[in-house]
Amino acid sequence: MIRLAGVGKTYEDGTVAVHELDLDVAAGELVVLVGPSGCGKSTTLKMINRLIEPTTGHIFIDGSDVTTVDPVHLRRGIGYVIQQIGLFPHQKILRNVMTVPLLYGESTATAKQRASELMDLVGLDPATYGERYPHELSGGQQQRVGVARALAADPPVLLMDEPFGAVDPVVRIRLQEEFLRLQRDLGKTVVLVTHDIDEAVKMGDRVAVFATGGRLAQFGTPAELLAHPADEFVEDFVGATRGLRRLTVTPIDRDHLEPLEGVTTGDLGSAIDVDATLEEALAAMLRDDKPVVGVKDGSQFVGVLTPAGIHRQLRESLR
Ligand SMILES: Nc1ncnc2c1ncn2[C@@H]1O[C@H](COP(=O)(O)OP(=O)(O)OP(=O)(O)O)[C@@H](O)[C@H]1O
Repeated sequence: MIRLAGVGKTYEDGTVAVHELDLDVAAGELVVLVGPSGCGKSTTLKMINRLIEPTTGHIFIDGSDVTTVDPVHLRRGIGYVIQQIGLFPHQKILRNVMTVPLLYGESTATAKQRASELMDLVGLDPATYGERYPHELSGGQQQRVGVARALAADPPVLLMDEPFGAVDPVVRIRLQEEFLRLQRDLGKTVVLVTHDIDEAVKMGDRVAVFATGGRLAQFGTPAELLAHPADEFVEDFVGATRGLRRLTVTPIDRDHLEPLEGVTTGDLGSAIDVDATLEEALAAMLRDDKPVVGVKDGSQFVGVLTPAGIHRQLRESLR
């Protein structure tokens, strides 16, 4: 869907922001670009919609080289969400979201209808919030409006630059979850920039870790990254707590569960689904204060997990 081939950007003052980058993003995939400040993430994102022109290489969307496409036409197929949202302060919220459909020549009635649907989609009741001005909304609500507006033209591609950066950690987690739910239905091809490795691991189907100087240090699934960091830089960046983070991305292995026989009812807490992660298994044990958690496939018990079993499965996932 999106392919970067040998893409580089050297600014006029000689700063190498991005160094010969090869990256591919499949249709419907959410790829996260993560790395320390100044490593070229935003530059990479802006090269995809040609807000910045690369100095080397080529970028293809659906097989066509973006440099051969009229930039205005190109950006119509690409939603863009930024941290500073960029809502028009003197326009009411509904009107802000209507801007895009109106721009594409929709009638006022159709644009209004579409904007209301989009507000509903991102969890804002248009009757309540549509007639407010941006400053009358919380940061998290404004960010949702930003997402609604980016989706207004129904673009197949969505670029998101620190989309949840400006809100407090609790709202941030809620927005991340809401967006993942939305993405499950919409299946957009998304490239998301963050400097937060937890956000990357949580959101990304695959994660590209950038190092200073615009070098791609590793590109893989969150589980691959956490289990097998490509080098010391990635290892440091994913951090000392990567064992804990791995719990969140490692699914239960049903072939390595322990049998239910011999477990006393008093030891057994609530059961979790076999599709859950090891983190959810551990969380259930802590919540119920029980040494064993039952694992179910539908209504059928398929085995149990103990802390030792979780440890074993985590080690197994490293192979
Ligand atoms: N217009 C410019 N002229 C010269 N250098 C620039 C320009 N824009 C960005 N840079 C430099 O290019 C490098 C990459 O910047 P970029 O904004 O892509 O990084 P980033 O990874 O998105 O950083 P952050 O997480 O801090 O936003 C930085 O060293 C930055 O100072």
